[in-house]
Amino acid sequence: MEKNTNIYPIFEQMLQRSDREQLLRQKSVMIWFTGLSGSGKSTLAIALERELYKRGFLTRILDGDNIRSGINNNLGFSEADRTENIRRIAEVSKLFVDCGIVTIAAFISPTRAIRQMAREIIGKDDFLEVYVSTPLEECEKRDVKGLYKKARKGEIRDFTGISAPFEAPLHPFLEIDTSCHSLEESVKILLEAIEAKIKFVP
Ligand SMILES: Nc1ncnc2c1ncn2[C@@H]1O[C@H](COP(=O)(O)OS(=O)(=O)O)[C@@H](OP(=O)(O)O)[C@H]1O
Ligand SMILES: Nc1ncnc2c1ncn2[C@@H]1O[C@H](COP(=O)(O)OP(=O)(O)O)[C@@H](O)[C@H]1O
Repeated sequence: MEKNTNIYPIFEQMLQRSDREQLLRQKSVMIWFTGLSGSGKSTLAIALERELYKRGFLTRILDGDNIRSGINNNLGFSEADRTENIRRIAEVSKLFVDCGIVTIAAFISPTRAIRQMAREIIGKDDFLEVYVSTPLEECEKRDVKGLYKKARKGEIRDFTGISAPFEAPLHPFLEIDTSCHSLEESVKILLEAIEAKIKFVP
């Protein structure tokens, strides 16, 4: 697609992220879960959001259900489509972070290049990569949606971990293996790790 060069954003008079953070009395950040299907990304995101809500934080989760059925409903699972999926998600997330909202994304985001793109769009200081490192064997045993079974039978192409790659992050902000930690433990680890990042300092 050709780039439109006749666009002149007006930023000077607009309220800043810091104004909105002050209003909300919180600091915004991007918590980016990555991991295999069934590793526990959505479960962790939901539990973390509930705990943050209890503590008075404004949050927003972006995950497959609200993105792949809406803004990205024209995308599949080829490498190019996954890249476009994550690019749009990162752009949308950036808007949420700029609103002062603690933003939580739960996507496989399978390659280092894809996550690097997201990091660059969102900004490296705001991007907290959480690797949900639950082993493939455990994810496959859980097979929450029956997709691994189908992928093994060859009924789903390009399935992450089976017939498409997953590259583990080299230096994640945090790594959680949900086959070793209960949900409660995992949320506690997450809360402790992000506490200082989201605390408003007047
Ligand atoms: N081929 C293939 N590979 C992987 N996953 C597949 C595939 N086809 C459908 N699904 C379902 O789509 C969910 C992953 O979507 P994502 O947007 O997170 O994927 S990606 O980041 O673009 O790689 C994933 O959901 P989660 O289980 O929540 O991860 C699957 O349920
Ligand atoms: N400690 C744990 N943390 C998170 N999920 C767990 C844990 N133990 C078991 N599970 C189960 O694993 C499954 C993870 O599924 P889901 O959160 O949808 O993963 P993903 O979003 O990565 O595909 C859920 O059925 C959840 O109940």
